[in-house]
Amino acid sequence: MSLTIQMLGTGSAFAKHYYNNNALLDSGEGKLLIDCGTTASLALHQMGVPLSEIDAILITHIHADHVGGLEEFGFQMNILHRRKPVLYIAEPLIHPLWEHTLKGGMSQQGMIDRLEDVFEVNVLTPGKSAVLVSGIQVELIPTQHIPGKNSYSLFINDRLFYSADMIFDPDLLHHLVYERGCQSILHEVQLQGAGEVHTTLDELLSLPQPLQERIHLMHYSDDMEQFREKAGVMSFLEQQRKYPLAELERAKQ
Ligand SMILES: Nc1ccn([C@@H]2O[C@@H]3COP(=O)(O)O[C@H]3[C@H]2O)c(=O)n1
Ligand SMILES: [Zn+2]
Ligand SMILES: [Zn+2]
Repeated sequence: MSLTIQMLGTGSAFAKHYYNNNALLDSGEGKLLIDCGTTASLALHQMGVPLSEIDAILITHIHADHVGGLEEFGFQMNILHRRKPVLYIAEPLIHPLWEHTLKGGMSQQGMIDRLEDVFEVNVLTPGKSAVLVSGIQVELIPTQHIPGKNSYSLFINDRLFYSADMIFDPDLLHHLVYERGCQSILHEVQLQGAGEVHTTLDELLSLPQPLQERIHLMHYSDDMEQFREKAGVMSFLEQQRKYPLAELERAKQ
């Protein structure tokens, strides 16, 4: 079975109409959750996917719309299912995730003192591809988001680029498509204003047409419908719709 991608949500951090921009990848042999924001468990519930069916979680960076649901996920799995969820994470994110995000809610004297006490932590090395669940191979690519904050975009199965929150990086997109065989790009977008920590629609519209044809937009604000025409050949991903990878790749033809 081929890979499918289903966004739990496609919203920006402040969106109310759309859930947090998190994704469920399903190879048919295993399920990988990309980011676990504040709205993740509600979205999964609506999608009919029990937390216990998820084989592993991968975190791109530390913002609530990407990690705010980890406390509930961790507690539910440890308390209700008696096992630690598998967590893939770049080493520089471990300390801030525990010390600055999860420790306040999850620590328990003598029982839970570290991230490893509630999650099965697997460290990923940027630039090195690894099979995270059967049929899903991921390479972390460091990309710029907030000064001083590590953030990692993803190159999946050597053909799909999944942007973390990131500022515009046209050279990376060009490199992935023309030198690494990238077929489709799921890219975050900021529809209005200056892209100080995100990539704007105007910036993506400055890319050559063959690159734009590969792009599917996500992480957008509630006024997305007003921008369909402006986005041209770039399409907006729909939250909770299941996309076979082949369908995302067909869009460019
Ligand atoms: N320097 C910053 C920091 C944060 N933000 C907003 O806060 C959100 C945090 O989650 P996000 O999805 O990265 O989007 C960020 C910006 O909307 C921002 O606009 N500028
Ligand atoms: Zn975000
Ligand atoms: Zn962010």
